[in-house]
Amino acid sequence: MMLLELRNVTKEYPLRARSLFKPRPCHTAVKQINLQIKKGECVGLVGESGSGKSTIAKLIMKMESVTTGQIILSGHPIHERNMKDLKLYKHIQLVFQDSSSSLHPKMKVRQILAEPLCNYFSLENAMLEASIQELLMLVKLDASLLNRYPHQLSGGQKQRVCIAKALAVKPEIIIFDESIASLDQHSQIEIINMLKLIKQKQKISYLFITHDLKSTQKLCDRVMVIYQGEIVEAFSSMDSHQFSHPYTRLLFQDFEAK
Ligand SMILES: Nc1ncnc2c1ncn2[C@@H]1O[C@H](COP(=O)(O)OP(=O)(O)OP(=O)(O)O)[C@@H](O)[C@H]1O
Repeated sequence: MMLLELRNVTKEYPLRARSLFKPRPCHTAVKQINLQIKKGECVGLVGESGSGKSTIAKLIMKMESVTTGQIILSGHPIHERNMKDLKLYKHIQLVFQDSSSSLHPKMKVRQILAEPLCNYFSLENAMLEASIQELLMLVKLDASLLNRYPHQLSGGQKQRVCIAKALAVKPEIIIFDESIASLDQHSQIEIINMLKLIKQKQKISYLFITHDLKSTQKLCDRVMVIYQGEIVEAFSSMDSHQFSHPYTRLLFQDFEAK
């Protein structure tokens, strides 16, 4: 059974009506999306700005409702009423690009990591501390940072805290929405290597959303290309001969030039 499956998912956003007497116009952000993720698999979703990548992340996290189609997690449609958000977030976590807005400015790193551990697992103090230490090790952060506030961390450190916070829940899938795009190239490579190790150790699945084909190369088992709201290509090796869509060829030219 697939871990996560999007079946013919379409999202239309209603636009402001121009006239009371005409039907309300819509903007189709994503159209007939089919996407599958297996346990332990990393799928890359690559596309330009406005192509619909974040909409897909929001639909999977139930931050938006689907217009048509279904999103199925381990056989259960997630947009049904009996799928509570807390239950969904136990299985799927989202790491955003903007780490500053995802970390509470008045909470120290220790509290930030303790919060999901306490919400999802009833841990005694010693176990809580051991779990925090384990998370720090996974994301390669020094324990001395536990007493710092987010504004006292670098961009890369903040992003590692966000990843640790997502891992704390022990989810089956993490969605990374342009999570490393704002970091310098060295930090990006470090985090990608780290994510690769975590994936091997924990058999976790990733949906790695990016506008940059290069960052998918090291991490992803499969890459899907989204263009103007539609998946136009899917491949598992960077063989330019197999690319059929002009946008993928353009992406690849850019990738080779770097
Ligand atoms: N709430 C909304 N109302 C109307 N249109 C929206 C809304 N959210 C997104 N859109 C539109 O849907 C399309 C897809 O947006 P989306 O944010 O998914 O793109 P993206 O690929 O993630 O872009 P970026 O890489 O710039 O974040 C865009 O044309 C956007 O303007």
